[in-house]
Amino acid sequence: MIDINVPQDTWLKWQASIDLITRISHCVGVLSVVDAENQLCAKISAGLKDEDTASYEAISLNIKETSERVSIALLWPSKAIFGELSFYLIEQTDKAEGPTDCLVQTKQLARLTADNIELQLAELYRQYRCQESQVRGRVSNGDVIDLQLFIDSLKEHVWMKDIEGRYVIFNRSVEKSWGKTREEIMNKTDEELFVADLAEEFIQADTEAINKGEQITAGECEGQHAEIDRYWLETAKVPVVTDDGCLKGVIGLSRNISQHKAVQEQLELSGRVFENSVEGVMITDRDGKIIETYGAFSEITGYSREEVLGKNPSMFSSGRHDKAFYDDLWTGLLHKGRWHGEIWNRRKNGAIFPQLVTLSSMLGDDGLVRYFVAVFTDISAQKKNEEQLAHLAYHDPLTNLPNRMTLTAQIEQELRHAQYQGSQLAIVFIDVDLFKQINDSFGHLMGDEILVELANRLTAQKGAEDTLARIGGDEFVVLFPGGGGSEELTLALSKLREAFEQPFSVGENDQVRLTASMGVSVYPHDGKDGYTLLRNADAAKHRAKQDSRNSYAFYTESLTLESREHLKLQSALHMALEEGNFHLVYQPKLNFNSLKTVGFEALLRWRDPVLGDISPGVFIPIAEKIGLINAIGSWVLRAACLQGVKWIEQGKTFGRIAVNIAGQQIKRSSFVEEVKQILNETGFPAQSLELEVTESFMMSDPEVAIRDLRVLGDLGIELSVDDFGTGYSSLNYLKKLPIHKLKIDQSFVRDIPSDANNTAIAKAVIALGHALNLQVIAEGVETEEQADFLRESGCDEVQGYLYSRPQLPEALQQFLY
Ligand SMILES: Nc1nc2c(ncn2[C@@H]2O[C@H](COP(=O)(O)O[C@H]3[C@@H](O)[C@H](n4cnc5c(=O)[nH]c(N)nc54)O[C@@H]3COP(=O)(O)O)[C@@H](O)[C@H]2O)c(=O)[nH]1
Repeated sequence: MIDINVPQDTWLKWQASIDLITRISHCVGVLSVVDAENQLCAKISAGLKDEDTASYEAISLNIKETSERVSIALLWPSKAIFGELSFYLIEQTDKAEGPTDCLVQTKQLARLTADNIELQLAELYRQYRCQESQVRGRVSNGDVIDLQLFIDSLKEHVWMKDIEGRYVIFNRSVEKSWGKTREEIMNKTDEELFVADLAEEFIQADTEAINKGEQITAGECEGQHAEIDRYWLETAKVPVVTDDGCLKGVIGLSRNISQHKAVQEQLELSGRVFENSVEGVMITDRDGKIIETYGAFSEITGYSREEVLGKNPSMFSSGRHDKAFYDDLWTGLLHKGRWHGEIWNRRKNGAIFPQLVTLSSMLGDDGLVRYFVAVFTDISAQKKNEEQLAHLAYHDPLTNLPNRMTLTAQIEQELRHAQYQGSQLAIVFIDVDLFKQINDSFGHLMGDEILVELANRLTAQKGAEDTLARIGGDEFVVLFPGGGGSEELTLALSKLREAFEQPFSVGENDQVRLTASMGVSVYPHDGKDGYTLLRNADAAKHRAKQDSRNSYAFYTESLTLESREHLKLQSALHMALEEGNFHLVYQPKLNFNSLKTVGFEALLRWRDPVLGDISPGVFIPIAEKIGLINAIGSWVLRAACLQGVKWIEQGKTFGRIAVNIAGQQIKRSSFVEEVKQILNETGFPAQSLELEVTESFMMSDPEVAIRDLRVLGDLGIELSVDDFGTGYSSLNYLKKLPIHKLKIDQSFVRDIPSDANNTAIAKAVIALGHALNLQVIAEGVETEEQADFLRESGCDEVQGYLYSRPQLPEALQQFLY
């Protein structure tokens, strides 16, 4: 496009001419010019009814469907296109001339106008060139350099064709490249020099440059050279126009772009390789902005190329890696130019997945980073396979339990812990009795099903910290970290044996009952390493099998006996409630000064028909462990209330009856309701009840204690802190607790007044209680000396053998009024 301004008055003149024609010929006239994008757009229009839409497209679209059209191209003198003059005939029914006459007339007028416009364009062009040469000046004759010499010095191909398309000027490079002599090229046209297709291509490009009136870049073409196989040329073509606007020909300048082309081809090749790659490829600029993606990028990430261009790769971050990980990555990338490793990233759908990534930095000629290239593969499937393989390596495929290898590693780890902690650890070897018969009778498939069911049952019976492994056909091992006490182990063993209580289904209709023999070894007594402990547990199991099946044995014989005693106790305790083997005794609590009865503590007694009397100090902790304490505690509370009601009915005054409440009981959310219910059912007044709650429970969860005890206190029940001084009380919580009494633990009373520590503690408890506005009672008082000291120290109440042992109600008449 020639960039010469058409003055306003010239436009007006043209407008007037076009207006005139539209009136004479009853047509619409449009003068369109070529804009910067080489598109025609309307500059002048006339004869339109509605001129609002004065764009070329709007006008021509509106009228060309129905109109005859006259169009003449308007050219600059150099033959570059200036625009187009068009007239669209409007049908006139009342006119004498037919449409053909009108068209002829319009054509003549249009031609005249177009010639006139082109004359003015030529003048404008001349003026422009004149001005331009004035401004730029010209090389003086004396400075003229031989043109041929000048162009021969260039490596590029330089040539000029005249207006007929003949080569009139060209340099040596052209001759060399075309493999022709000067004479062979001079004054020849493209048709004469090249094959038809190529010549046609060259001529078309010339025409384009002429029409545009400016330099164009003609398409690349493959050159020929005697010494070089193949090379690429890019030709710039520019029309040569004299000052008065006459076209003199076309100049061409071809440069070798083989190197550029090679790079481009390389890039295209890489692109195609990347594109078809099963790996994802992402290229960012040095600021981390994504500039290209290739290959399986979208398949892997779920994002399309367009969605990520311009974004930062942090958009894929899974949040699984910490700062140190990325620091390491960047250090590798910036210092070594490469980082290779696994990264967890996030897909578009939010799922995170592992990638194996190679990151490389690409440097520019200046040695600075220009791009970062990430080539990655999705290794989710590989990871899953690895995990499955690892799982298979460490687990029994049938039951999915840890296998021997995992068990051994686990034992070693727990042993280190036990050594460090100075704690015990137990291993229980379980062997299903007569399992071979199951396989022989029902087949191995059924045998497998039973083993899976057994594995599930054993898993349900073991603790969360314990490890259950299957180490052979019908052999299982349980590792109890921290376990080792015979009592604890007995409990654990009886839980494991519960797994065998229910029969196992065999097929749809049959059932079998299984038993197992178990052997126990305990660290450190029965072995210091995993191998020895396992071997000794196995040996113990063999002994259990020999004794009788469905039995267990400890590697250390005495532990077996001890454990069996525990087991007996546990079994008997289970029966005690049902068989009515519990009863309560009551120990009076007296006012220290007046020695009048202020209440009685209800204390549980268990008399087993076979085992005899068993102390609550022994069976209460077992009841807590085997979960019987709640049922027993409810029984005690109900029995004490019933006794109180009996005394009330007998008209006896007894103060309050105090009942011991175990931590586990009160921790249940239903405890408060249960107390209310028992009071309701028995008719025992809340004001006559006292609950003794241990200090350790109150401080284990003081918030809950405050909440629950407040409800009980509000009912009128008195609350005392039992065993005070044995735990760690927070004074902050103590003052918030709705308690009435502190009970000095008998361990502090025992050596009073000889033991300076105990006397100090007793005194401190009394002072603390009084400071908190609480009553203080001393228990376990056996001697006058103890009584005197405590009384003198200000203790409010007393309880102990000195006054009365815990006794049956009938024996307590002297303490009832
Ligand atoms: N949760 C429940 N715990 C209960 C219940 N009944 C008893 N217990 C707790 O069992 C522990 C042992 O109790 P026990 O053998 O009954 O001993 C109590 C008294 O007999 C004993 N005592 C009383 N006076 C003296 C004495 O002068 N000397 C002496 N050596 N012992 C004496 O002290 C025990 C009272 O304990 P305490 O509860 O701390 O007041 C014991 O911890 C009971 O709490 C029950 O029903 N539920």
